[in-house]
Amino acid sequence: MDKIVVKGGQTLNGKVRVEGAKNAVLPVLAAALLATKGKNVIKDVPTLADVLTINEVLKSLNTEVSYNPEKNEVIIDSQKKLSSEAQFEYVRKMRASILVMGPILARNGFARVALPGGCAIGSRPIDQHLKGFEAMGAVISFGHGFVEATTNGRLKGAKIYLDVPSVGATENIMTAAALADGTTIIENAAKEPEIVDLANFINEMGGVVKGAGTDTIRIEGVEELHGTEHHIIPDRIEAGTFMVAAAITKGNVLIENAVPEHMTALISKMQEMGIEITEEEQGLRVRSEGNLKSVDIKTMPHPGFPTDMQSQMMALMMTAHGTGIITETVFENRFMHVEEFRRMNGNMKIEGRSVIMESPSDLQGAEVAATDLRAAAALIIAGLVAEGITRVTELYHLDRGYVDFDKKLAALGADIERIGSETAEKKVQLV
Ligand SMILES: CC(=O)N[C@H]1[C@@H](OP(=O)(O)OP(=O)(O)OC[C@H]2O[C@@H](n3ccc(=O)[nH]c3=O)[C@H](O)[C@@H]2O)O[C@H](CO)[C@@H](O)[C@@H]1O
Ligand SMILES: C=C(OP(=O)(O)O)C(=O)O
Repeated sequence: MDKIVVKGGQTLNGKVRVEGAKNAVLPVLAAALLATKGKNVIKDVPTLADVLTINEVLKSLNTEVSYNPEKNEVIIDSQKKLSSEAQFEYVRKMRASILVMGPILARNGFARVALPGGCAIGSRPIDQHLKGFEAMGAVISFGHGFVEATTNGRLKGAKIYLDVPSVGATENIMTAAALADGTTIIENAAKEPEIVDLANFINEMGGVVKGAGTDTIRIEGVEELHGTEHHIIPDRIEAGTFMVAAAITKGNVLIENAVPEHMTALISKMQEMGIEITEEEQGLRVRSEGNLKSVDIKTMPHPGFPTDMQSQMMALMMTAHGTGIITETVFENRFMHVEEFRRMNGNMKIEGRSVIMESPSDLQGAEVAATDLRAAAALIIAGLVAEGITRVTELYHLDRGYVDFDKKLAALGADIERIGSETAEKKVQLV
Protein backbone atom coordinates (compact mmCIF):
# COMPACT_ATOMS: atom_id res chain seq x y z
CA MET A 1 0.00 0.00 0.00
CA ASP A 2 1.45 3.41 -1.00
CA LYS A 3 1.93 6.10 1.62
CA ILE A 4 2.66 9.77 1.48
CA VAL A 5 5.14 10.78 4.14
CA VAL A 6 5.28 14.48 4.95
CA LYS A 7 7.43 16.31 7.46
CA GLY A 8 5.89 19.54 8.68
CA GLY A 9 7.60 22.91 8.81
CA GLN A 10 8.50 23.98 5.27
CA THR A 11 7.09 27.15 3.68
CA LEU A 12 5.74 26.80 0.11
CA ASN A 13 7.08 29.20 -2.49
CA GLY A 14 7.07 29.33 -6.28
CA LYS A 15 4.43 28.45 -8.84
CA VAL A 16 2.23 25.49 -9.66
CA ARG A 17 0.11 24.89 -12.76
CA VAL A 18 -3.46 23.66 -12.48
CA GLU A 19 -4.63 20.74 -14.67
CA GLY A 20 -7.87 20.30 -16.59
CA ALA A 21 -10.86 19.80 -14.26
CA LYS A 22 -11.78 16.26 -13.24
CA ASN A 23 -15.42 17.25 -12.82
CA ALA A 24 -15.51 18.74 -16.31
CA VAL A 25 -13.62 16.03 -18.16
CA LEU A 26 -15.76 13.15 -16.86
CA PRO A 27 -19.12 14.51 -18.16
CA VAL A 28 -17.46 15.71 -21.37
CA LEU A 29 -15.99 12.26 -22.10
CA ALA A 30 -19.39 10.67 -21.36
CA ALA A 31 -21.12 13.21 -23.63
CA ALA A 32 -18.67 12.40 -26.44
CA LEU A 33 -20.79 9.24 -26.87
CA LEU A 34 -23.44 11.43 -28.49
CA ALA A 35 -21.39 11.99 -31.67
CA THR A 36 -22.32 9.68 -34.53
CA LYS A 37 -20.25 11.49 -37.19
CA GLY A 38 -16.48 12.08 -36.91
CA LYS A 39 -14.27 11.80 -33.82
CA ASN A 40 -14.07 13.91 -30.69
CA VAL A 41 -10.67 15.23 -29.66
CA ILE A 42 -10.59 16.28 -26.01
CA LYS A 43 -7.59 18.36 -24.87
CA ASP A 44 -6.20 19.39 -21.45
CA VAL A 45 -7.28 16.03 -20.04
CA PRO A 46 -5.66 15.44 -16.60
CA THR A 47 -3.91 12.08 -16.11
CA LEU A 48 -6.18 10.85 -13.32
CA ALA A 49 -7.37 7.40 -12.28
CA ASP A 50 -10.95 8.59 -12.95
CA VAL A 51 -10.04 9.41 -16.56
CA LEU A 52 -8.71 5.86 -17.01
CA THR A 53 -11.96 4.53 -15.53
CA ILE A 54 -14.25 6.57 -17.79
CA ASN A 55 -12.11 5.56 -20.79
CA GLU A 56 -12.68 1.91 -19.84
CA VAL A 57 -16.43 2.54 -19.56
CA LEU A 58 -16.47 4.13 -23.02
CA LYS A 59 -14.52 1.21 -24.51
CA SER A 60 -16.92 -1.27 -22.91
CA LEU A 61 -19.72 0.52 -24.76
CA ASN A 62 -18.13 -0.27 -28.15
CA THR A 63 -16.33 3.01 -28.80
CA GLU A 64 -12.69 3.44 -29.82
CA VAL A 65 -10.73 5.45 -27.30
CA SER A 66 -7.18 6.53 -27.85
CA TYR A 67 -5.56 8.16 -24.85
CA ASN A 68 -2.28 10.07 -24.99
CA PRO A 69 -1.35 11.11 -21.43
CA GLU A 70 1.80 12.96 -22.62
CA LYS A 71 -0.35 15.19 -24.80
CA ASN A 72 -3.22 15.28 -22.25
CA GLU A 73 -5.52 14.22 -25.05
CA VAL A 74 -8.28 11.67 -25.54
CA ILE A 75 -9.71 10.86 -28.99
CA ILE A 76 -13.08 9.10 -29.05
CA ASP A 77 -14.71 7.47 -32.02
CA SER A 78 -18.29 6.59 -31.10
CA GLN A 79 -19.65 6.15 -34.62
CA LYS A 80 -20.39 2.42 -34.29
CA LYS A 81 -23.60 1.16 -32.64
CA LEU A 82 -23.25 1.67 -28.89
CA SER A 83 -23.85 -1.13 -26.47
CA SER A 84 -26.38 -0.20 -23.78
CA GLU A 85 -24.94 -1.49 -20.53
CA ALA A 86 -22.55 0.11 -18.01
CA GLN A 87 -21.24 -2.53 -15.61
CA PHE A 88 -20.98 -2.43 -11.82
CA GLU A 89 -17.16 -2.71 -11.87
CA TYR A 90 -16.96 0.81 -13.34
CA VAL A 91 -19.84 2.47 -11.49
CA ARG A 92 -18.49 1.08 -8.21
CA LYS A 93 -15.07 2.61 -8.84
CA MET A 94 -16.41 5.95 -9.91
CA ARG A 95 -19.91 7.25 -9.44
CA ALA A 96 -19.65 9.60 -12.41
CA SER A 97 -19.97 6.49 -14.64
CA ILE A 98 -23.73 7.09 -14.28
CA LEU A 99 -23.24 10.01 -16.70
CA VAL A 100 -23.16 7.63 -19.68
CA MET A 101 -26.85 6.88 -19.09
CA GLY A 102 -28.18 10.04 -20.79
CA PRO A 103 -26.11 9.64 -23.97
CA ILE A 104 -26.80 5.88 -24.26
CA LEU A 105 -30.54 6.39 -23.74
CA ALA A 106 -30.63 9.22 -26.30
CA ARG A 107 -28.84 7.14 -28.92
CA ASN A 108 -30.17 3.62 -28.32
CA GLY A 109 -33.59 4.21 -26.73
CA PHE A 110 -32.47 1.85 -23.97
CA ALA A 111 -29.84 2.09 -21.24
CA ARG A 112 -28.92 -0.27 -18.42
CA VAL A 113 -26.54 1.02 -15.76
CA ALA A 114 -25.44 -0.58 -12.48
CA LEU A 115 -26.84 1.29 -9.49
CA PRO A 116 -24.12 3.45 -7.92
CA GLY A 117 -25.18 3.02 -4.26
CA GLY A 118 -23.66 4.94 -1.34
CA CYS A 119 -20.06 6.01 -0.93
CA ALA A 120 -17.61 7.58 1.48
CA ILE A 121 -19.47 10.89 1.60
CA GLY A 122 -22.93 9.43 2.18
CA SER A 123 -25.92 8.23 0.21
CA ARG A 124 -25.99 9.69 -3.30
CA PRO A 125 -29.36 8.97 -4.91
CA ILE A 126 -30.05 9.39 -8.66
CA ASP A 127 -33.79 10.06 -8.41
CA GLN A 128 -33.45 13.48 -10.10
CA HIS A 129 -31.61 11.98 -13.08
CA LEU A 130 -34.37 9.40 -13.49
CA LYS A 131 -37.15 11.96 -12.99
CA GLY A 132 -35.68 13.87 -15.94
CA PHE A 133 -35.53 10.81 -18.20
CA GLU A 134 -39.11 9.91 -17.23
CA ALA A 135 -40.34 13.41 -18.08
CA MET A 136 -38.78 12.91 -21.52
CA GLY A 137 -40.82 9.74 -22.02
CA ALA A 138 -38.56 6.99 -20.69
CA VAL A 139 -39.88 4.13 -18.59
CA ILE A 140 -37.65 3.35 -15.63
CA SER A 141 -37.26 -0.05 -13.99
CA PHE A 142 -34.93 -1.64 -11.45
CA GLY A 143 -33.66 -5.19 -11.11
CA HIS A 144 -30.56 -7.23 -10.24
CA GLY A 145 -28.66 -4.11 -9.11
CA PHE A 146 -29.28 -2.25 -12.34
CA VAL A 147 -31.48 0.65 -13.37
CA GLU A 148 -32.97 0.54 -16.85
CA ALA A 149 -34.52 3.28 -18.97
CA THR A 150 -36.46 2.52 -22.15
CA THR A 151 -38.18 4.75 -24.68
CA ASN A 152 -40.33 4.08 -27.64
CA GLY A 153 -38.61 6.09 -30.39
CA ARG A 154 -36.83 9.38 -29.62
CA LEU A 155 -36.93 11.03 -26.20
CA LYS A 156 -39.32 14.00 -26.14
CA GLY A 157 -38.36 17.49 -24.96
CA ALA A 158 -39.92 18.32 -21.56
CA LYS A 159 -39.95 20.84 -18.74
CA ILE A 160 -38.09 19.48 -15.71
CA TYR A 161 -37.84 21.08 -12.28
CA LEU A 162 -35.02 19.63 -10.17
CA ASP A 163 -35.81 19.28 -6.45
CA VAL A 164 -32.09 19.87 -5.77
CA PRO A 165 -29.70 21.58 -8.21
CA SER A 166 -27.84 18.31 -8.80
CA VAL A 167 -24.72 18.59 -10.95
CA GLY A 168 -24.94 15.02 -12.25
CA ALA A 169 -28.70 15.16 -12.92
CA THR A 170 -28.32 18.45 -14.82
CA GLU A 171 -25.54 16.88 -16.92
CA ASN A 172 -27.36 13.61 -17.60
CA ILE A 173 -30.55 15.44 -18.59
CA MET A 174 -28.62 17.88 -20.82
CA THR A 175 -26.99 15.05 -22.77
CA ALA A 176 -30.22 13.05 -23.07
CA ALA A 177 -32.06 16.18 -24.25
CA ALA A 178 -29.39 17.07 -26.81
CA LEU A 179 -30.76 14.42 -29.21
CA ALA A 180 -34.42 14.55 -28.07
CA ASP A 181 -37.35 15.59 -30.20
CA GLY A 182 -38.19 19.17 -29.18
CA THR A 183 -37.07 21.52 -26.44
CA THR A 184 -36.17 20.59 -22.86
CA ILE A 185 -36.10 23.16 -20.09
CA ILE A 186 -34.29 22.34 -16.84
CA GLU A 187 -35.34 24.54 -13.96
CA ASN A 188 -33.38 24.83 -10.70
CA ALA A 189 -30.42 23.52 -12.73
CA ALA A 190 -26.92 23.31 -11.28
CA LYS A 191 -24.80 26.37 -12.16
CA GLU A 192 -21.27 25.00 -11.72
CA PRO A 193 -18.59 26.06 -14.24
CA GLU A 194 -18.36 22.40 -15.29
CA ILE A 195 -22.00 22.57 -16.46
CA VAL A 196 -21.04 25.51 -18.70
CA ASP A 197 -18.09 23.54 -20.06
CA LEU A 198 -20.38 20.62 -20.91
CA ALA A 199 -22.91 22.93 -22.60
CA ASN A 200 -20.12 24.47 -24.67
CA PHE A 201 -18.96 21.01 -25.71
CA ILE A 202 -22.47 19.92 -26.75
CA ASN A 203 -22.80 23.14 -28.77
CA GLU A 204 -19.43 22.54 -30.43
CA MET A 205 -20.74 19.09 -31.47
CA GLY A 206 -23.68 20.84 -33.21
CA GLY A 207 -26.15 20.90 -30.32
CA VAL A 208 -28.23 23.84 -29.07
CA VAL A 209 -27.91 24.49 -25.32
CA LYS A 210 -28.64 27.91 -23.85
CA GLY A 211 -28.60 29.32 -20.33
CA ALA A 212 -25.92 27.06 -18.81
CA GLY A 213 -24.51 28.79 -15.73
CA THR A 214 -27.97 30.10 -14.79
CA ASP A 215 -30.71 28.13 -13.05
CA THR A 216 -32.71 27.65 -16.26
CA ILE A 217 -31.13 25.68 -19.09
CA ARG A 218 -32.86 25.28 -22.44
CA ILE A 219 -31.84 22.46 -24.76
CA GLU A 220 -33.22 22.22 -28.29
CA GLY A 221 -32.82 18.64 -29.45
CA VAL A 222 -31.11 17.98 -32.79
CA GLU A 223 -31.14 14.85 -35.00
CA GLU A 224 -27.43 14.26 -34.96
CA LEU A 225 -24.20 15.46 -33.32
CA HIS A 226 -20.67 15.37 -34.73
CA GLY A 227 -17.16 15.12 -33.33
CA THR A 228 -15.26 18.30 -32.43
CA GLU A 229 -12.15 19.50 -30.61
CA HIS A 230 -12.68 20.68 -27.06
CA HIS A 231 -10.40 22.05 -24.30
CA ILE A 232 -11.31 21.21 -20.69
CA ILE A 233 -11.51 24.14 -18.23
CA PRO A 234 -8.94 24.41 -15.39
CA ASP A 235 -9.69 22.54 -12.17
CA ARG A 236 -11.00 25.05 -9.62
CA ILE A 237 -10.80 22.48 -6.81
CA GLU A 238 -7.18 21.59 -7.53
CA ALA A 239 -6.46 25.34 -7.69
CA GLY A 240 -8.23 25.88 -4.37
CA THR A 241 -6.35 22.99 -2.78
CA PHE A 242 -2.98 24.57 -3.66
CA MET A 243 -4.23 27.96 -2.46
CA VAL A 244 -4.96 26.43 0.93
CA ALA A 245 -1.61 24.59 0.96
CA ALA A 246 0.21 27.86 0.27
CA ALA A 247 -1.74 29.72 2.95
CA ILE A 248 -1.32 27.11 5.70
CA THR A 249 2.49 27.21 5.36
CA LYS A 250 2.55 31.05 5.31
CA GLY A 251 3.90 30.81 1.80
CA ASN A 252 3.84 32.81 -1.42
CA VAL A 253 2.62 30.78 -4.40
CA LEU A 254 1.34 31.62 -7.86
CA ILE A 255 -1.43 29.23 -8.93
CA GLU A 256 -1.12 29.33 -12.72
CA ASN A 257 -4.21 28.80 -14.83
CA ALA A 258 -6.65 29.37 -11.92
CA VAL A 259 -9.85 31.13 -13.01
CA PRO A 260 -10.86 33.65 -10.29
CA GLU A 261 -14.50 33.89 -11.49
CA HIS A 262 -14.92 30.17 -10.75
CA MET A 263 -13.70 30.59 -7.19
CA THR A 264 -15.38 33.67 -5.75
CA ALA A 265 -16.70 32.02 -2.55
CA LEU A 266 -13.35 30.42 -1.70
CA ILE A 267 -11.34 33.57 -2.44
CA SER A 268 -13.57 35.75 -0.27
CA LYS A 269 -13.49 33.27 2.66
CA MET A 270 -9.70 33.05 2.50
CA GLN A 271 -9.47 36.85 2.39
CA GLU A 272 -11.80 37.04 5.39
CA MET A 273 -9.30 34.82 7.23
CA GLY A 274 -6.55 37.36 6.50
CA ILE A 275 -4.89 35.76 3.47
CA GLU A 276 -3.74 37.99 0.61
CA ILE A 277 -4.98 36.85 -2.79
CA THR A 278 -4.17 38.82 -5.93
CA GLU A 279 -4.98 38.29 -9.58
CA GLU A 280 -2.01 38.18 -11.92
CA GLU A 281 -1.89 37.61 -15.64
CA GLN A 282 -1.04 33.91 -15.30
CA GLY A 283 -3.34 33.12 -12.36
CA LEU A 284 -3.81 33.78 -8.66
CA ARG A 285 -1.10 34.65 -6.14
CA VAL A 286 -1.61 33.57 -2.54
CA ARG A 287 0.43 35.13 0.26
CA SER A 288 -0.07 34.52 3.93
CA GLU A 289 1.66 36.08 6.93
CA GLY A 290 0.82 36.45 10.60
CA ASN A 291 -2.18 34.98 12.44
CA LEU A 292 -5.24 33.82 10.52
CA LYS A 293 -8.74 34.51 11.77
CA SER A 294 -11.30 31.70 12.21
CA VAL A 295 -14.43 32.06 10.07
CA ASP A 296 -17.74 30.28 9.57
CA ILE A 297 -18.28 28.32 6.34
CA LYS A 298 -21.40 26.73 4.91
CA THR A 299 -21.12 24.54 1.81
CA MET A 300 -23.71 25.26 -0.88
CA PRO A 301 -24.27 24.56 -4.57
CA HIS A 302 -22.32 26.91 -6.87
CA PRO A 303 -21.79 29.87 -6.59
CA GLY A 304 -21.83 29.03 -2.86
CA PHE A 305 -18.84 27.56 -1.03
CA PRO A 306 -17.95 24.20 -2.69
CA THR A 307 -18.28 21.01 -0.66
CA ASP A 308 -15.19 19.73 -2.50
CA MET A 309 -13.12 22.38 -0.63
CA GLN A 310 -14.65 21.69 2.80
CA SER A 311 -12.00 19.33 4.20
CA GLN A 312 -9.05 21.39 2.90
CA MET A 313 -10.52 24.50 4.57
CA MET A 314 -10.95 22.48 7.76
CA ALA A 315 -7.21 21.81 7.69
CA LEU A 316 -6.52 25.52 7.25
CA MET A 317 -8.99 26.48 9.99
CA MET A 318 -7.09 24.27 12.47
CA THR A 319 -4.26 26.84 12.22
CA ALA A 320 -6.47 29.94 12.57
CA HIS A 321 -7.35 31.79 15.80
CA GLY A 322 -10.76 31.68 17.46
CA THR A 323 -13.94 29.62 17.13
CA GLY A 324 -15.06 28.63 13.63
CA ILE A 325 -18.00 26.59 12.38
CA ILE A 326 -18.04 24.55 9.18
CA THR A 327 -21.50 23.41 8.07
CA GLU A 328 -21.94 20.82 5.32
CA THR A 329 -25.28 21.14 3.54
CA VAL A 330 -24.56 19.38 0.23
CA PHE A 331 -23.69 15.84 1.36
CA GLU A 332 -25.19 14.09 4.37
CA ASN A 333 -21.98 12.48 5.66
CA ARG A 334 -18.88 14.35 4.58
CA PHE A 335 -17.11 14.59 7.93
CA MET A 336 -15.23 11.28 7.92
CA HIS A 337 -11.94 13.22 7.93
CA VAL A 338 -12.75 14.77 11.34
CA GLU A 339 -11.60 11.59 13.15
CA GLU A 340 -8.38 11.62 11.14
CA PHE A 341 -7.71 15.28 11.99
CA ARG A 342 -8.28 14.39 15.62
CA ARG A 343 -5.47 11.84 15.36
CA MET A 344 -3.32 14.82 14.46
CA ASN A 345 -4.58 16.60 17.61
CA GLY A 346 -7.16 18.69 15.76
CA ASN A 347 -9.50 20.36 18.24
CA MET A 348 -13.04 20.06 16.89
CA LYS A 349 -16.37 18.38 17.50
CA ILE A 350 -19.24 17.37 15.25
CA GLU A 351 -22.69 18.73 16.07
CA GLY A 352 -25.27 17.59 13.53
CA ARG A 353 -24.24 18.90 10.15
CA SER A 354 -21.62 21.25 11.63
CA VAL A 355 -18.10 20.97 12.96
CA ILE A 356 -17.21 23.39 15.72
CA MET A 357 -13.52 24.22 15.77
CA GLU A 358 -11.55 25.81 18.60
CA SER A 359 -8.32 26.92 17.03
CA PRO A 360 -5.42 26.95 16.75
CA SER A 361 -4.79 23.25 17.29
CA ASP A 362 -1.35 22.10 18.27
CA LEU A 363 -1.02 19.84 15.24
CA GLN A 364 1.09 16.71 15.54
CA GLY A 365 2.16 14.33 12.80
CA ALA A 366 0.37 10.96 12.88
CA GLU A 367 -0.58 7.91 10.80
CA VAL A 368 -3.85 8.80 9.08
CA ALA A 369 -6.04 7.29 6.36
CA ALA A 370 -7.69 9.21 3.54
CA THR A 371 -11.46 8.77 3.69
CA ASP A 372 -12.27 10.38 0.33
CA LEU A 373 -10.32 12.19 -2.33
CA ARG A 374 -10.50 15.70 -0.88
CA ALA A 375 -9.82 14.35 2.62
CA ALA A 376 -6.62 12.81 1.23
CA ALA A 377 -5.43 16.24 0.09
CA ALA A 378 -6.58 17.88 3.34
CA LEU A 379 -4.64 15.44 5.53
CA ILE A 380 -1.49 16.02 3.49
CA ILE A 381 -2.01 19.78 3.82
CA ALA A 382 -2.36 19.46 7.60
CA GLY A 383 0.84 17.39 7.56
CA LEU A 384 2.68 20.34 5.97
CA VAL A 385 2.44 22.25 9.26
CA ALA A 386 2.11 19.48 11.86
CA GLU A 387 4.99 18.92 14.22
CA GLY A 388 6.93 15.83 13.08
CA ILE A 389 5.93 13.27 10.47
CA THR A 390 2.50 12.50 9.01
CA ARG A 391 1.89 9.34 7.01
CA VAL A 392 -1.22 9.24 4.81
CA THR A 393 -2.55 5.95 3.42
CA GLU A 394 -5.50 4.92 1.18
CA LEU A 395 -4.01 7.00 -1.62
CA TYR A 396 -6.28 5.53 -4.30
CA HIS A 397 -8.69 8.28 -3.24
CA LEU A 398 -6.06 10.96 -3.95
CA ASP A 399 -5.20 9.47 -7.35
CA ARG A 400 -8.84 9.81 -8.48
CA GLY A 401 -8.57 13.59 -8.44
CA TYR A 402 -4.99 14.91 -8.20
CA VAL A 403 -2.11 14.53 -10.65
CA ASP A 404 1.31 14.22 -8.93
CA PHE A 405 0.08 15.98 -5.80
CA ASP A 406 3.21 15.07 -3.80
CA LYS A 407 5.59 16.05 -6.61
CA LYS A 408 3.90 19.42 -7.11
CA LEU A 409 4.12 20.13 -3.36
CA ALA A 410 7.77 19.01 -3.29
CA ALA A 411 8.54 21.41 -6.17
CA LEU A 412 7.10 24.21 -4.01
CA GLY A 413 9.44 23.26 -1.16
CA ALA A 414 7.47 20.72 0.90
CA ASP A 415 9.35 17.89 2.60
CA ILE A 416 7.21 15.12 1.15
CA GLU A 417 7.67 11.74 -0.42
CA ARG A 418 5.42 9.04 -1.81
CA ILE A 419 6.60 5.55 -1.17
CA GLY A 420 5.39 2.18 -2.39
CA SER A 421 4.52 -0.73 -0.14
CA GLU A 422 7.66 -2.76 -0.63
CA THR A 423 10.03 0.04 0.41
CA ALA A 424 7.64 1.95 2.65
CA GLU A 425 8.72 0.81 6.08
CA LYS A 426 12.41 1.00 5.26
CA LYS A 427 12.20 4.53 3.90
CA VAL A 428 10.00 5.80 6.70
CA GLN A 429 12.75 4.88 9.18
CA LEU A 430 15.13 7.07 7.21
CA VAL A 431 12.93 10.17 7.14
C1 LIG B 1 -18.02 14.05 -10.99
C2 LIG B 1 -18.56 15.26 -10.36
O1 LIG B 1 -18.83 16.26 -10.99
N1 LIG B 1 -18.70 15.22 -9.03
C3 LIG B 1 -19.17 16.39 -8.32
C4 LIG B 1 -20.68 16.42 -8.40
O2 LIG B 1 -21.17 15.21 -7.85
P1 LIG B 1 -22.72 14.81 -8.09
O3 LIG B 1 -23.11 15.19 -9.46
O4 LIG B 1 -22.84 13.39 -7.68
O5 LIG B 1 -23.40 15.73 -7.01
P2 LIG B 1 -24.91 16.28 -7.02
O6 LIG B 1 -24.87 17.73 -7.32
O7 LIG B 1 -25.73 15.41 -7.89
O8 LIG B 1 -25.34 16.04 -5.52
C5 LIG B 1 -25.67 17.11 -4.66
C6 LIG B 1 -26.71 16.66 -3.66
O9 LIG B 1 -27.90 16.30 -4.35
C7 LIG B 1 -28.34 15.03 -3.94
N2 LIG B 1 -28.99 14.36 -5.09
C8 LIG B 1 -28.31 14.27 -6.27
C9 LIG B 1 -28.90 13.65 -7.36
C10 LIG B 1 -30.19 13.10 -7.22
O10 LIG B 1 -30.76 12.54 -8.16
N3 LIG B 1 -30.81 13.22 -6.03
C11 LIG B 1 -30.25 13.83 -4.94
O11 LIG B 1 -30.86 13.91 -3.88
C12 LIG B 1 -27.06 14.31 -3.50
O12 LIG B 1 -27.33 13.24 -2.64
C13 LIG B 1 -26.30 15.44 -2.84
O13 LIG B 1 -26.75 15.58 -1.53
O14 LIG B 1 -21.16 17.55 -7.66
C14 LIG B 1 -20.85 17.51 -6.26
C15 LIG B 1 -21.51 18.70 -5.60
O15 LIG B 1 -20.91 19.86 -6.01
C16 LIG B 1 -19.35 17.47 -6.06
O16 LIG B 1 -19.06 17.28 -4.72
C17 LIG B 1 -18.72 16.34 -6.88
O17 LIG B 1 -17.32 16.47 -6.86
C1 LIG C 1 -16.83 14.03 -4.48
C2 LIG C 1 -16.03 14.21 -5.52
O1 LIG C 1 -16.07 13.54 -6.68
P1 LIG C 1 -17.03 12.37 -7.18
O2 LIG C 1 -18.37 12.96 -7.42
O3 LIG C 1 -16.39 11.96 -8.48
O4 LIG C 1 -17.02 11.30 -6.13
C3 LIG C 1 -14.95 15.23 -5.51
O5 LIG C 1 -14.41 15.53 -6.59
O6 LIG C 1 -14.60 15.73 -4.43
